[in-house]
Amino acid sequence: MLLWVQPSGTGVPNQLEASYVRKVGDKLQPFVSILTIVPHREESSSTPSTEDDSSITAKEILSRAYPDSKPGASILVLVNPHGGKGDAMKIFRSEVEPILEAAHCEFTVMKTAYSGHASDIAEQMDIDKYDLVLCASGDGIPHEVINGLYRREDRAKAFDKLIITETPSGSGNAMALSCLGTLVPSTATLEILKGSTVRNDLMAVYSQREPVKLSFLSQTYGIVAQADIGTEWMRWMGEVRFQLGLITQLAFRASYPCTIAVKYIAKTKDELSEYYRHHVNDSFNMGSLTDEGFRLKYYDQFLDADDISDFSAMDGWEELDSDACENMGIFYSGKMPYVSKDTNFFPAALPNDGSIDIVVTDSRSGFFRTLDALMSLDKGLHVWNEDVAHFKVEAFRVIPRPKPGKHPYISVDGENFKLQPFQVEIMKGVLKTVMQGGSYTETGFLDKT
Ligand SMILES: Nc1ncnc2c1ncn2[C@@H]1O[C@H](COP(=O)(O)OP(=O)(O)OP(=O)(O)O)[C@@H](O)[C@H]1O
Repeated sequence: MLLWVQPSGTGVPNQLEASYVRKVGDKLQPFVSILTIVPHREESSSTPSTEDDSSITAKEILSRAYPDSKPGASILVLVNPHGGKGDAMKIFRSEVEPILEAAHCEFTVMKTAYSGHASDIAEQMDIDKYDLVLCASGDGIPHEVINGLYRREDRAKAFDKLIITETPSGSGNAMALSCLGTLVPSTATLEILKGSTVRNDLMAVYSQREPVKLSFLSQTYGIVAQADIGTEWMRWMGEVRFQLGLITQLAFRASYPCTIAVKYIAKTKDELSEYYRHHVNDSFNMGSLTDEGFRLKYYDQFLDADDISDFSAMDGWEELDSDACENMGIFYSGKMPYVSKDTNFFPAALPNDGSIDIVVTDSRSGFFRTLDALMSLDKGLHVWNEDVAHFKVEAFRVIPRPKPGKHPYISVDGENFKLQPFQVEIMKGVLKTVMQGGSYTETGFLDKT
């Protein structure tokens, strides 16, 4: 795949220097070749004969090599040196940087020095200088960048200008998996340079006590949050810690009582498949973002509510069954389909349809039935299991009612969120990112509908 082409600089008019990537093992590596353009007799008048003609030919080839993006993009690279196993910088230097160089991108590399640094950088960065922010990290750094941009006075301009992407180098790389379809950093880099720019919805998460936080991936309360954040101390185990945490929770029939109300977009599984079929090929108008794009519809109602459990004044909202909420096992809401490797948790997710997907399980279903549903997470078939509820909403509120002495976790994009009632609503098409083929990685949801 071609990355760059230019006159060879040898003074020979028909020579071009081309950089391209080729697969070596399971990674992509850049190479350089000198091409000589041999004129066809009938085309000889249009074949370059001077250095200037060669430049025009090179430009023409480049525009065809980048049909959906800008060649030689200007990039701010943020590397989290602590990401994953602590080798994010090594991965960047060996797999990502050589491709950016070969593609003649202009890039500045910054290492994050503390938790929250990427937010500070995004809040203060010169947005005119860059086309793209590349997070050489896990999902934590894009989460911070998005929240840093949101803190800016000129947030609409910043989100309108900058593309936010991830080359997978952390322990959770849902953005790369869902948007670029790969966990190989070099392949992700190529997709970032060549893929289509797509506007993705974000979610605004807030409580009565804390300011708005933006989330691009998920919010979870109950078994999944416990299995993720509650097992941080078992990090040495690697990925197994999450599975072990999940199985332990299921075996003990852990339940997380709460009250939940939602503003439905698709309530039943039939409605959801119909909705998906209808919207899967929708195109999104990439018109300029304005401050209106960040307006929150349900924020004031929540902030001003005397009784947050009273939904009667909330037009079109419905409370979920109170028995099911009393026995809730998993509450998981998300925007992107793949939350981790082989975990196609939200197979009906769409990038910019203005909906949040929700999956809920009931702890009364029993260990084997829930485990059976979770065994098919890789193919996204769990959502069809009769013990699993699956629906789409525009907004929702969760009021945790923890059992005495218990302090369960809430996780937002994989990060701990203080235990408290919270509300989430969609922010349509606010995040500019890159997707392979212009849409999320295939989930197979249509195969079943
Ligand atoms: N220099 C630093 N020291 C400590 N923490 C940092 C530093 N730089 C970034 N961080 C924090 O690390 C968090 C996780 O980053 P990232 O997603 O890149 O890695 P990860 O391995 O996928 O992480 P995790 O699984 O712990 O969420 C970020 O949310 C950020 O707050």
